[in-house]
Amino acid sequence: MERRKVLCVGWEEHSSEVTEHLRAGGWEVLASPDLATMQRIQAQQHAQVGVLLLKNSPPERLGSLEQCLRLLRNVEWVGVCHAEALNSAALRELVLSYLFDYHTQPVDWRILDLTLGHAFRRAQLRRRDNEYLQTAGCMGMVGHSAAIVRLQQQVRKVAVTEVPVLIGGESGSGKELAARAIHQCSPRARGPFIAINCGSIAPSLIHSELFGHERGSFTGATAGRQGLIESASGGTIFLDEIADLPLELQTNLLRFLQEHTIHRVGSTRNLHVDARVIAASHVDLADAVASGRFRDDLFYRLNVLPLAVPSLRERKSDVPELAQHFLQRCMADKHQRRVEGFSQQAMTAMMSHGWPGNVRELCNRVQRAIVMTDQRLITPADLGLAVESSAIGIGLDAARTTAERDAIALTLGRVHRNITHAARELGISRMTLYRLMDKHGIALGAE
Ligand SMILES: Nc1ncnc2c1ncn2[C@@H]1O[C@H](COP(=O)(O)OP(=O)(O)OP(=O)(O)O)[C@@H](O)[C@H]1O
Repeated sequence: MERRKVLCVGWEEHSSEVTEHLRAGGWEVLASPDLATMQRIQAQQHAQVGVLLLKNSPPERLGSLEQCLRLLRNVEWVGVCHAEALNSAALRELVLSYLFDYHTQPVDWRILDLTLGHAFRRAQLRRRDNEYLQTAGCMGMVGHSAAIVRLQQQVRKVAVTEVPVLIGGESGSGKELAARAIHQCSPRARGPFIAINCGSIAPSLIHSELFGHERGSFTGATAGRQGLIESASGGTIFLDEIADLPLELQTNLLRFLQEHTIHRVGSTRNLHVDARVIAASHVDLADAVASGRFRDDLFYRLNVLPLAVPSLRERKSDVPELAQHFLQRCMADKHQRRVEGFSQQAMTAMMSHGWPGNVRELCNRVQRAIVMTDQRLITPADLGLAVESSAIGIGLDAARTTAERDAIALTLGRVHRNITHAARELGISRMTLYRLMDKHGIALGAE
């Protein structure tokens, strides 16, 4: 069984009382007189919960405490303070933003024990969630839908071969990510991965960009330069939007695929280059061949191993996991903790949205929501999505879940977040209420 560890911070004067009580309750107590020591201890000990003695301190001390709490995001904190300390708006803000719960002095040890038990379970749940998200992000490709699992399997299979891969899929669906995953899983993983968007380079430059040039080969070519294909030697070159490659360069690329040699612009010398080619297109290349915009022999050469990245519409079940993934990634980048998750309405809105911009659109909307929201749970409005006006069409299970979550959230709001009163109103035990709050991602502090 996992050892229950608790950090005790700021309790110098009452240290023996607290530590003895917690030890008697089976906790391994890690007492720390100051914030710096606390961080050092936590780096080695990984306590799940913490008991923090809060005082109405000057703003700079509260500032460093806040910084510390941001860094120790995986600890569930329970604060203890005198009731009058909560007259300070700054302290209230800190409690609401960073603590799992708080108690006023004198401490009722029985209630504190219960809260610490809940906080411990929540920390365990959070860690399981993190571990799940990490394994889910197999090769960086988050998702467990049948479509993405199939793609992950295909990626592993094609990675061990040397033949070209052609990746199809809508814009923003993850074609470049799939190409990177193939590279990372391949024996070339230690070599370079060079990505180039054929549609974004001026036609006059693309030849020398891809194949390089010799000194004096055109006006301004004052020195010889390696092209991108050459610089991918030992690794992989990813040619995105391959349909935009001009016809004459398609011929050069075909030669490279057949003979593994290139000519720099202004040179007739054959250069051997060992780079694997992965190409991608959001338009159907077979159509481009039919309309004469793409060489058929190059198409067949590239199309040996075709992979299709599914649109997000076709794998809606991945939306919650992807949204959570982007939320965690942004929160880690910004070292903040205020946003705890998505409201049920936000989840429902995301599940019914059509995602024309695919995963890129989802990522952008989550980033926007983190900036826009002033609540702990992101709402549909934060995401720029419409609220679902009714439960029609979402299925009975989802409707039940939504109703359960809304009832809990509304009741907690009505009784000013008092767990005992909320449980009584809802007709369930306090334990069941905590369990349901965990299930729905409702934090005690969230409005
Ligand atoms: N399964 C996934 N898991 C995590 N992130 C993803 C996933 N799929 C796509 N993304 C992210 O979505 C964004 C868009 O993905 P990517 O650039 O690979 O799409 P694309 O199909 O190559 O787009 P385009 O056709 O416009 O070049 C990137 O930030 C990528 O990391």
